[in-house]
Amino acid sequence: MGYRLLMINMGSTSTKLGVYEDTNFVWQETLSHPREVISQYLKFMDQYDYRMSAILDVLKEKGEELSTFAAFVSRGGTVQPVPGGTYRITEKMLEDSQSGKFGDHPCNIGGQIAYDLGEKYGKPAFTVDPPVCNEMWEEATYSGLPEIQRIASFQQLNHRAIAKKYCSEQGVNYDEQNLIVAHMGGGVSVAAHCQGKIRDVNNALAGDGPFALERSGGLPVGSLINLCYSNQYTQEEMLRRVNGRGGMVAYIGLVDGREIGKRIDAGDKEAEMATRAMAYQIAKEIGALSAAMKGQVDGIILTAGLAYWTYLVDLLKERIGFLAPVYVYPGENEIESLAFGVLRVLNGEEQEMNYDQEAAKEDHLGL
Ligand SMILES: Nc1ncnc2c1ncn2[C@@H]1O[C@H](COP(=O)(O)OP(=O)(O)O)[C@@H](O)[C@H]1O
Ligand SMILES: CCCC(=O)OP(=O)(O)O
Repeated sequence: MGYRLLMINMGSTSTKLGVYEDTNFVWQETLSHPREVISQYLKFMDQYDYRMSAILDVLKEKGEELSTFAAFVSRGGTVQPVPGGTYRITEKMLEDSQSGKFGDHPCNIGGQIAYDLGEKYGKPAFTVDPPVCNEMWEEATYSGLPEIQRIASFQQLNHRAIAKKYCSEQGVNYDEQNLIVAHMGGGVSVAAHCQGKIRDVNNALAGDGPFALERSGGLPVGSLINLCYSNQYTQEEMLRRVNGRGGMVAYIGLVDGREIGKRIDAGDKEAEMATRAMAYQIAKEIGALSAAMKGQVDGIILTAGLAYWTYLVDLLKERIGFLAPVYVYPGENEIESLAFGVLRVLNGEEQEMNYDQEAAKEDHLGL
């Protein structure tokens, strides 16, 4: 028997689970978490017990015996900027991901769960292409204040997987292409992939870039500072407001693209205007990156859950179609990318990355 792997992919609105045996897909399941449940928790890590028991219930239903897994694999977490690759989850990695310095996201719960299951069953826990990468152009790391550095904290795993899938389908080499990839899920990130490196991207977790289903994106700074000091919100509540309770949900109380689409079809003008505004901001971000790339854009790729939504995709195409050909890759390839990344290491085809060493080289802890 080959390597049986359990993959855990925690998104802001869902937990996706998958099992592979070697490169063979066994099953995948998506648990959509009701907004009423998720919004009870102020801190993401407070969802640990809720998400763990949801995972254990599914595994029980599927008749999975946890001791049969060769490794537990999770997307995430929000660690120090390090090169891409397959990393063993270490205590240092968990500590950094839960420090909040590099972004806060439910995938940090996934890393902790994978690690805890690994400890319990005596198996390693891994992650692949963590969300924080260190390939930004130097100019792109400037924020405008020396004490604030821009970092790339985003859906790196799916960005790379979809960009490489596109390249393989087009018969071109990822390392020779200049692409703009817009990942549009619970959060939105728009990145410049230039010859195999991600050179600029909005921080999808920290009030940067376009607004998304449940994130505020970039805000007018003066007004934001005033709101922070208005005594309306605690620091924790403000952080959750920009990442978790901002964007579409703050405007119209909805985070499900399908539901928003139905409201628009039923004539809801507020839902329509908020969607048009989100599309406007995503298009503007794509335009900004095309200037950063000096107009040398081979293709624009729209991906993740919202790329299924033709209404949104059409709004985007109307504004960005003149820049470069637009390709739509709905959904994401994260479970498979996690499995294949770990298999390359277990089969000895690729060297396992050492997070503690890479993080020490980068040393972004002073951020
Ligand atoms: N056919 C569709 N039309 C509109 N929105 C969709 C469709 N399919 C999925 N979505 C939306 O995509 C979002 C989830 O995207 P996903 O990439 O899975 O995000 P996350 O990993 O952050 O949960 C949800 O809001 C969901 O409603
Ligand atoms: C840490 C991953 C970045 C992210 O925002 O992912 P989701 O959009 O899946 O929530």
